[in-house]
Amino acid sequence: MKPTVAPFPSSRLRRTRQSSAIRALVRSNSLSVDDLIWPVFVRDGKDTEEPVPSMPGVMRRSVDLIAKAAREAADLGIPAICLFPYTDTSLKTEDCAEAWNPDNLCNRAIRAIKDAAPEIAVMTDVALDPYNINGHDGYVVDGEIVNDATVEALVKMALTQAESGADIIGPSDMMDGRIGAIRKALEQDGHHNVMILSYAAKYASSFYGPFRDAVGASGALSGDKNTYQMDPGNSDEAMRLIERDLAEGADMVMVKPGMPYLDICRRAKETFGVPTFAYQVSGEYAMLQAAAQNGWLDGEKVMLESLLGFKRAGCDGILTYFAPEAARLLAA
Ligand SMILES: NCC(=O)CCC(=O)O
Repeated sequence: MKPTVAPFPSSRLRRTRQSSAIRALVRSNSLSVDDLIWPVFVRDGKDTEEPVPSMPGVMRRSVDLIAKAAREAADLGIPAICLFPYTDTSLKTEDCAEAWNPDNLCNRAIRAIKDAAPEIAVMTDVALDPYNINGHDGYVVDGEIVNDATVEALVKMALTQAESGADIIGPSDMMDGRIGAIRKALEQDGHHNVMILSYAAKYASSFYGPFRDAVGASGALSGDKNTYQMDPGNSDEAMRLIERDLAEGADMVMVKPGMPYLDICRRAKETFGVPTFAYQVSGEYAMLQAAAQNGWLDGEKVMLESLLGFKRAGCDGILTYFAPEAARLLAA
């Protein structure tokens, strides 16, 4: 619909910008705590937390402290928390068996959160990289990331997460056919209500660097992820991937990274009209924090403005390391 604009001075578009009250009244998009998913890093030990140097303000926490953090997040009204394990190098193998160990860090954290904060939704990550000696999201055979054998491993991983109590499974691996395989296995095992939030349009991005430090995958990774993650130049391909994942049984879809890919968020929402999320990834977080720490940007203001941008682009929610800080500011 094309808005009608009367000729000046009948029309003065500044009229609706004249006061805070009127601006609030006519604002089309807003950010609320309901829009936030908080990604957190889990490590071993007890009552232990350590900062991630390239992500100021972000911690790796032991399972007991993750449960405490989840309780605090729930009290702030944050609807979901997403777990990423920092796996000890001694547990990384070529067969990635730790990924489906019912007692691995992630599965223990799910159970601890469910005890401490049953009302918060727990989302998990499905990809082999935290457990893979090669640092890749899939099995590496003769230098190639093999698809179908990886999907079988991902299914085992997703099932142990669902059995541990995960509400939302987040396959981030970008293998072909994994959504259908995971959905079928979840149905067969009676996990009818477990949701899949597919990382459908995940780009091979250089904005993931600090995350790889946070989960201890930077040193392990040999080569790059360009044969499975998307080429940053592509947009139509993102629509094909989203359509394919929805057809295979995804309940919600994600675009990742966020800020450099807002065009994809908008296209995804307009094309499919399904719950659409963006991941404001570690590099986006790090650059805003670095500029704020240098006094070059107002940290709180750019954080809220960047998150509102996702809403304007059509997203229903955002995975962001800023979640608790944003929730506190929104409540103030
Ligand atoms: N599968 C999860 C990620 O790759 C996160 C990336 C980031 O925050 O940089």
